[in-house]
Amino acid sequence: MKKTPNYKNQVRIYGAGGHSHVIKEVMRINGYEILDTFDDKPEQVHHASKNVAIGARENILNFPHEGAPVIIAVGKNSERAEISEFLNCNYEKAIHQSAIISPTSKIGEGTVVFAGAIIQPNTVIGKHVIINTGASVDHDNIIGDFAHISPKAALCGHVEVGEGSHVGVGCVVIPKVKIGKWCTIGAGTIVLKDVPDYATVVGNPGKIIKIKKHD
Ligand SMILES: CC(=O)SCCNC(=O)CCNC(=O)[C@H](O)C(C)(C)COP(=O)(O)OP(=O)(O)OC[C@H]1O[C@@H](n2cnc3c(N)ncnc32)[C@H](O)[C@@H]1OP(=O)(O)O
Repeated sequence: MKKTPNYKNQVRIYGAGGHSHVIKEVMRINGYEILDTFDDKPEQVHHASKNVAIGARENILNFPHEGAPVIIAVGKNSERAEISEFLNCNYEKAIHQSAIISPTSKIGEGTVVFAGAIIQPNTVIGKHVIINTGASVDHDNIIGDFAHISPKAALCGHVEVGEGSHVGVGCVVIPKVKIGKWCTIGAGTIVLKDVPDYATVVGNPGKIIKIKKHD
């Protein structure tokens, strides 16, 4: 679907939890008007969210797929992936003005990069990824779609993170390590070796505690 020029600097936010408030703040700083906020799960809506409309999950035919671009503002990686399957919208990115992003890096549609994050040269970041507050993603990284690099995580050069994987707050990943898809790397983990798909790794040095497909 082609983006129409009518929606310049306008965005819609899909998700009304705490994560969506961070995204909205980035977009407002960047001069965007938030036209609508949607959520499928009223019980999870943040107390500060106002005027939240019902999402597309139970309302697929009536949902306004066409219109201003959308950011899927849901923290759970598997839910962002699922929502992107049933939405037929254009997507916007949210890049905080304090993020330092190499001009030779690439960032996919729907991805958000929060305050103080750093993305170094020749790194490729997929679609609907979260590069959270103060995360450091160094040169020649490949970050898969729907991944989440949490606050203050540090990925060295030539690191790969597979689709849907979550690298927890404050993790360290040494150079050339490959983390598979839909992995969970616990808070503060030091990753010294490659991680297979669907693994949960915790500790220093990081050890696998389970291998399980996400729900
Ligand atoms: C802005 C934001 O908020 S962004 C959000 C970022 N969020 C995060 O970084 C959270 C990351 N989550 C974690 O670290 C969690 O502890 C998880 C996901 C690893 C827990 O995974 P689970 O499979 O549920 O593990 P569970 O809680 O059952 O713990 C299993 C064992 O691992 C240990 N463990 C769990 N997490 C960690 C960790 N981060 N480091 C070391 N050990 C850990 C537990 O103590 C437990 O040990 P035991 O068997 O000796 O008692």
